[in-house]
Amino acid sequence: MNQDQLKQQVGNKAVDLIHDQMIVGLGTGSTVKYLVEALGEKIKHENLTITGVVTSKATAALAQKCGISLKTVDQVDHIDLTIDGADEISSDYQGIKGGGAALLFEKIVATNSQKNIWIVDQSKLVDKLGKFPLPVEVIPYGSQKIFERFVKEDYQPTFRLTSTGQKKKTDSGNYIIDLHLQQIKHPHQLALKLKRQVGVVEQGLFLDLVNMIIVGTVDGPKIIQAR
Ligand SMILES: O=C(CO)[C@H](O)[C@H](O)COP(=O)(O)O
Repeated sequence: MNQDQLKQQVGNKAVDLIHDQMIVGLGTGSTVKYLVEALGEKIKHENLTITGVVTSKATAALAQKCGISLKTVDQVDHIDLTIDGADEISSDYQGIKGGGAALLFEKIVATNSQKNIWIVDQSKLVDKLGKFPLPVEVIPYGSQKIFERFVKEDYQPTFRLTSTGQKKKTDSGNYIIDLHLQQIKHPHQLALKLKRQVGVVEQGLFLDLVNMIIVGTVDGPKIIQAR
């Protein structure tokens, strides 16, 4: 099975957790794409009433195409569960997200959810976080100053670029600085330190958040109860 098939496997599996009348947070990325497509089919075949709360313009466009009704996080009084992908998950179930530049809305939706489920192929499971570059979303004004501070801290920063070499803009019009840290020894301390910088909007450490992880493996989906 290739990586894409494993992503499809967990996307299809996660749909079983969604029932009639639920309000569901929908993450962003190539794994969530399979979930959204499968959810659209389920809604049609079972005639369900489901409300989606999306985390990016890309997921909004796909969900609408699949016939899923959408509301914003501010238009709902609760979110039953949010299903999202992840870039790295450590052995103590902390995560890095934001590879798709949607970390800000993903974190807003996740922290307003009663339950959080991550769907990943097995390549995302690691011992310690940090091989995957840690995304930090910053407002454009003063971003070069933040970048220079990150250089001094030896965080090995790079601005995320588009295919045409421009600084990538998030859905909120911000930039992403990726930190090439290799290993994050104290994620909670780092998260606080990054968040304290003026101009940093959000950072990609998703700590103490996930309740269940569905991992795609050659033997079928494996469920991990994280907390
Ligand atoms: O955090 C994310 C987007 O900001 C994604 O969930 C993460 O990058 C995983 O994506 P994929 O399912 O494509 O591997």
